[in-house]
Amino acid sequence: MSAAETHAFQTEVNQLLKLMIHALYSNKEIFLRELVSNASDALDKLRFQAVSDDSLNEGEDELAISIDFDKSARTVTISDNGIGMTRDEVIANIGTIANSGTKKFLESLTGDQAKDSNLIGQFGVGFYSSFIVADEVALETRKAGTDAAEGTRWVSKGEGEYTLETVEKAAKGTSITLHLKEDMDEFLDNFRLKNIITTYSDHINFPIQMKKTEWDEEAKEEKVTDDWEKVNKATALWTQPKSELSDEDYTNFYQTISHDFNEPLTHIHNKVEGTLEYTSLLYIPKQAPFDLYDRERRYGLKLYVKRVFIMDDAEHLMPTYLRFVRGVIDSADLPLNVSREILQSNKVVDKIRAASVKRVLDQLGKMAKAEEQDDYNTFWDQFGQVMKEGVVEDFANKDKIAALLRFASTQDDKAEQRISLQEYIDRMQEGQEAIYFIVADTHAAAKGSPHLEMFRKKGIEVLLLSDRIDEWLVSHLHEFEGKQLKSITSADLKEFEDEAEAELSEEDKKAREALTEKVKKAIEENVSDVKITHRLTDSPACVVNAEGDMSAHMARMMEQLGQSVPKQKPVLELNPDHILVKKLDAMDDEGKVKEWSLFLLEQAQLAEGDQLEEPAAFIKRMNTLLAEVV
Ligand SMILES: Nc1ncnc2c1ncn2[C@@H]1O[C@H](COP(=O)(O)OP(=O)(O)OP(=O)(O)O)[C@@H](O)[C@H]1O
Repeated sequence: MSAAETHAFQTEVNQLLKLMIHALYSNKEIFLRELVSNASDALDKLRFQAVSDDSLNEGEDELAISIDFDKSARTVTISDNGIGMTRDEVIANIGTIANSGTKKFLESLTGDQAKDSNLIGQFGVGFYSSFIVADEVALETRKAGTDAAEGTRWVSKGEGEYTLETVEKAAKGTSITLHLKEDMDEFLDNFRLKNIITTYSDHINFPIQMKKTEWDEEAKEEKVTDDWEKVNKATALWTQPKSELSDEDYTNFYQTISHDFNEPLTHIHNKVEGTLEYTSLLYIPKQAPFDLYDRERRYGLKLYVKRVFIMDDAEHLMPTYLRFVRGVIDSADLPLNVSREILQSNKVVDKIRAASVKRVLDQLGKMAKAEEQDDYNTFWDQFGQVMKEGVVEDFANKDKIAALLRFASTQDDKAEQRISLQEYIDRMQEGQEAIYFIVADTHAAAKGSPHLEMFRKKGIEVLLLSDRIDEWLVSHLHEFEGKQLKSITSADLKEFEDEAEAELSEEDKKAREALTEKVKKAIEENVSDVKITHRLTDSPACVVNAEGDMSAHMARMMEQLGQSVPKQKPVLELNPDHILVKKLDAMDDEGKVKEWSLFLLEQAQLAEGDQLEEPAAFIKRMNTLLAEVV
């Protein structure tokens, strides 16, 4: 045994501990679920590694988790005979936050108790949850396959520091002793602890054992004996027939594997037999995790082979856009020593993956068609943006995913995305060939765009797109059910041009040509063309991107990402019926024509959400103009 060394916690750990103790107080029994889940992971790891190196078992056959308590010492102890940790691993895993996801989590905290409690619910709190109920925690561990003298003892009161010492530990694995806080006596009770286990950890794949109790006639109370008994079902939940599982069973299992406090939105449980043999239990969460957009996030599916845990986060089993799906896949066809490399190019894995994706999409399709839309709306609000990635990422399922998309639209002008492409098509006007949309930085900018004026007047519905990913989406989704998707800000809206043109006399056409020529000459340097518009009814002018140019919205996004975008000159479209344009038409003075034209161009750019190069010059022009009318 060596002298104890004192180490300081990372600042973030202190922060996390404080927050957790307050935020999770009302849910304090989850500490047991978290510690049992860690113990089960440690047993899984040992079983997996022992497949290729039997000596790691150290002669023990049964892998189990034990839970014990001592009323007089006021402690609860959770032990496992799993993989254990070396001293360095203890330092790396307990007391530091190595995981970048955790750091992001801490950064995303707002300081608002209510909001943060909600956030912490989506985040695996793991080992630190011990400090909700304990004012001192002692962890003893020894890595499987190492010498009995190489055990490590870690002790902390959860207040800034912990001590470490090398100890003798005969049994491999980890044992965690919680010294309960004053008001936590409820956990010094056999019945209470058993109850928590059956609630949260019944289907953990390993036996959880506790000491039997016996009625003591003399003392007139239950006495704890020295015999152990198994208190959980210890059957992998996914191997049970659906008919024997309740919604509660499914929910508890979900909470155990996902560390999510919420119920899942839905689950999909399938046993496949035939050329391939596997079981999949997939869950769609109700709430997006805080790190949904973090490329380094860890969660995903757990891969088992014949009930032996192989690996977490099996990203090969789900495409990136379905990264929010949680659950288990248990295959009978993969070798036990399967590695990530093998998974990458394995036919069995490819087939399981394709079938699992289909199941998730079909289930979403069912939810989307259900009479009650609440579940699908919840899903869409949480995961709609990542589903849009699927249109680009998963070519084989593009049409299926497109059918699941939901958009805001001029139908009701609301920001909620509730309109499907099919619904849009069903409502299309007679003779309407395309699905019209506009992309803008915000919903308000989309809804208020002058480009919508003509569409609103004609009663043609337009989809209002304002998610960051939308520009990318529509550059990959060109049609749905044979209908082209068309931006109303693109130069090419010939169908309306012809209609408007046909109504004009030759004289009118000539007069319009003269006007556009005049303006074009005046502001040649700023525009690529000037046209008479058929899009506007109330505004004097709008800008559209020249054919072949990227949209102004896309250009802005790329600039924000630090990419250099070649300067694009827009096409200026004028509304000849507007009073300001009429005035411009009547003007002869070249300097004045230039000022008015620039003014119209700049206000059209502002309406698009563009930044002006010279805002001060714009204000000056506007003031000159105002001075003329007052
Ligand atoms: N009983 C145990 N046996 C072996 N290692 C353990 C045990 N408990 C914890 N660990 C190690 O400590 C690490 C940190 O545990 P902690 O519970 O804080 O987070 P986690 O389990 O990784 O995350 P989460 O709980 O969110 O899944 C684990 O990843 C594991 O490596």
